[in-house]
Amino acid sequence: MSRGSVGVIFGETGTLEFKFLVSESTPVHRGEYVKAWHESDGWILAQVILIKRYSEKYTLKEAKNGLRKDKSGDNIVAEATVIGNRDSSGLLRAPTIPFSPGDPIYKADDDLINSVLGLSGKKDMNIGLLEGTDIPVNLSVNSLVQRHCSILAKTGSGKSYTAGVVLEELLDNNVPLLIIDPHSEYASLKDPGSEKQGDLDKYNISPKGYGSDITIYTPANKAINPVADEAFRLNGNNLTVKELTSIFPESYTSTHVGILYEAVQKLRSEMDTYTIDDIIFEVGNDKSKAKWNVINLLESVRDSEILSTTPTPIEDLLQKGKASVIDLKGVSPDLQRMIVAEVCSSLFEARKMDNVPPGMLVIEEAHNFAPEKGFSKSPSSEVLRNIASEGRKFGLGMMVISQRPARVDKNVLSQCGTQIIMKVTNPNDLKSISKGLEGVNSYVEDELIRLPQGVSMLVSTDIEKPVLVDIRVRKSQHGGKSVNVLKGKQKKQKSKETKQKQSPPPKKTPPEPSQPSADTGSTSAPKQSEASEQNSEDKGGLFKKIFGANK
Ligand SMILES: Nc1ncnc2c1ncn2[C@@H]1O[C@H](COP(=O)(O)OP(=O)(O)OP(=O)(O)O)[C@@H](O)[C@H]1O
Repeated sequence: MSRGSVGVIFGETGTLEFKFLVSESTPVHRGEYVKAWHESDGWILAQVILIKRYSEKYTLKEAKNGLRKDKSGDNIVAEATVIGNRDSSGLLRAPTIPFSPGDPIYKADDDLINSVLGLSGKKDMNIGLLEGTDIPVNLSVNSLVQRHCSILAKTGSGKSYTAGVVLEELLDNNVPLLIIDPHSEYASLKDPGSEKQGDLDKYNISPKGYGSDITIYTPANKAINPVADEAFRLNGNNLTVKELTSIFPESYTSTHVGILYEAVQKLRSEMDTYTIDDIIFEVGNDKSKAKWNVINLLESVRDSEILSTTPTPIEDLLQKGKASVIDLKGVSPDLQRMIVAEVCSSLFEARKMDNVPPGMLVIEEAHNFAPEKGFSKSPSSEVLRNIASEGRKFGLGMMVISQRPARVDKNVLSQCGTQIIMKVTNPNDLKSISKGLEGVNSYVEDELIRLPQGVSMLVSTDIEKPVLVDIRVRKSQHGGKSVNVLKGKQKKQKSKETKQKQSPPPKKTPPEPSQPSADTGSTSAPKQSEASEQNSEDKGGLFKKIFGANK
């Protein structure tokens, strides 16, 4: 074998694939990039997609006779898929004449990988390193925002961690962000992260909190969501029947909708501006008994306080260099969908009128807000589909994040020019991902099942082929940490053991009514937040109906 080579091409070759015998002294790995000299096209980049090892001496007959003592002399054969090289005008080309058996194979150098795959260039955001190398993987902000982006993976594989990395890069590039956050995972962008120094050095970054650039809005209140900076309120004036019925869609029968429709029509003909109280009054004039159900539903909405005559201005939600997080913690699923539908419609209209700057809308748990037909319904489906298909023209990008790709509207997913995919094992999700992506073959599907935590597959219009990316660690704090289910138990067990060691066994007497609680050790009156939670509950359970049981 020639000096420095890792193998030699043999057997039948093509223009898009070849096999090579791997040199015993220099192992190559599955997924590794290699190069071959092509007689007419020069250096060509290829990737190892399969490696097999076999012995000519230790056959089935030998195996029947016992274990093998001498393990030398095995053949290691690799299969490589050809990626190509750049021609003089920078276009990617694959050879048109098959590779020559007998030619040597070398490990690919960083410059060749970089230029052929188009990874680093002068792009503005870095999301990590090409897996197994020190080559930075950079993306273009413009292309990511304009052509939308999806982050897909099974639960716990690192979706929100990776989304955080992308959001940090967008904030560093002053891109305005509006984040729909059903699980309170993004408030932590405010605080600097606590990753190990060695990991930070590896990616050449430092901890950073985005503090005052992040505003957390709650549609509930501070008692339910103490991390919130501001209340989020929708415009309560002149609501349509469609908007009203989208909050509890399952609870409205056609009779209810009829009653509501008549009331709203009457108000429209009489008043320029009407509120939910006017609608309740007008429904009250109806003669049928069914009106009481309608009134009950409308009162639930009114008492949730989500509607206001001084709603949150849409202009506040999308501002240069800032991120607004609508933290939906404690909000019932129906109301979440209604809020997302309203906010996204207003945002898209505001963007069309140039009332807000170009920016990015981030939708976590996208399968709930843009569901695929047949799985569920959401009043936000239509507007999200419109943003996916037309947002580019108006400078409104969308990032969709989901653990169930098969359940996300294909019309939305198929518009995403950048897809960051982590480990996926559900066969339906795998199928829907590979169906929707260009350049995805069985190698890619095999990889997706096996991806370790922290490694993503990046498929992007910016990059020639799907690549594996070792996603960089976070600059800011990650908010979606898994809960250690044994932690409390271990702590209690530990303190029990310490107590047992330190003090004599307690006498079995009933506790005094005023004893401090075991958890807080406090005898003081309930805190203000606890008091206001009690107030909320006093609202006859309606509050609970709107904001769910999560409070
Ligand atoms: N690139 C990474 N580097 C280091 N750690 C990571 C990386 N990606 C994920 N992790 C770790 O994996 C854990 C789970 O990640 P994350 O919370 O993002 O999962 P998820 O897919 O969003 O889960 P869920 O669907 O439950 O919200 C994180 O707590 C983090 O510690």
